[in-house]
Amino acid sequence: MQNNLKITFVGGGNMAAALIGGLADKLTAANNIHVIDINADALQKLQRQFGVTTSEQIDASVAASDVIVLAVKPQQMKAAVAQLLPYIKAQLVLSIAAGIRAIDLSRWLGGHNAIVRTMPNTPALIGKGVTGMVASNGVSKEQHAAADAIMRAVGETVWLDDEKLIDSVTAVSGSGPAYVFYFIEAMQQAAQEMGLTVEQGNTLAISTFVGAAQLAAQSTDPIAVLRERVTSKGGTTYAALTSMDDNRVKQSIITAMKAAAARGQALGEEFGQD
Ligand SMILES: NC(=O)C1=CN([C@@H]2O[C@H](COP(=O)(O)OP(=O)(O)OC[C@H]3O[C@@H](n4cnc5c(N)ncnc54)[C@H](OP(=O)(O)O)[C@@H]3O)[C@@H](O)[C@H]2O)C=CC1
Ligand SMILES: O=C(O)[C@@H]1CCC=N1
Repeated sequence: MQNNLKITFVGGGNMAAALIGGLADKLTAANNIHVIDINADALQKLQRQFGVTTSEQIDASVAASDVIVLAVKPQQMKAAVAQLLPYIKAQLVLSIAAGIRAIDLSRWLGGHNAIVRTMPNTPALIGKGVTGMVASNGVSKEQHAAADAIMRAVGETVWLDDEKLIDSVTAVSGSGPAYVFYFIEAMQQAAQEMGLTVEQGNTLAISTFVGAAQLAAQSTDPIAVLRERVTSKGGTTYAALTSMDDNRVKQSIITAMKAAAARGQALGEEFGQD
């Protein structure tokens, strides 16, 4: 275990659970992690699974934390943060919410500016996450290191200089696992339509993704070269990729990701207002 950081999570849903799984009794003792959530069932599950402490309401325990992780939905953020205000001192506030800007969090927190905005993703559940992060100017060197250690406990980190790029990160890697699952679902369906069993289709589709992703990660060649190596002239892959190009699949993916980034920005505008 690296240190005795005291971390309070506000919101104990899907993403918080993924992060706590990587932190509890690894980066810090499980009983240094406190989770506040309005949902008693969610709290009970986290308590049982990870040994963290919990409460249904924001209370003075927040004041004793080194780090407060904001892990509620963007539309729930303003109300959750308002309750924190009396307990804010010098803690690092680390937000994982899509869209909500540091300037709005700071305003709701009475001008507090030790804020790190992050965008993790659900492979954090198995320690394979990747998180884009950006620090506001009140974050100390120690807090910067603590934020990095927290997110590294569940995968890789990528630091940004410009907060605006967090919406791009959201579109690439935050939402990204859903695109991959969508593609796998399409491959599974096609496998069945072409006569394979559900089990055969699942194994073939998922193993292809895992293998291709690992090959891409380990290769020094550009991804386009890896693709070309699969694509024999006049062969089957060429037929598939030509069909994809004819149907503008690549352009559709790019358009979809730009829609995700635009939604991130819109969430900030919609739920960041006073
Ligand atoms: N899911 C993902 O893949 C990713 C999500 N994120 C971000 O993470 C954040 C959380 O997402 P996710 O975990 O999926 O959402 P969840 O809905 O699973 O978790 C949020 C939890 O917070 C609870 N809650 C609501 N209001 C309060 C409050 N005032 N005080 C304490 N708890 C409260 C909710 O209760 P109730 O359900 O009763 O409302 C819920 O249990 C979002 O801002 C999202 O943008 C970032 C990256 C990836
Ligand atoms: O869909 C969402 O809004 C959140 C943010 C990134 C992934 N899930």
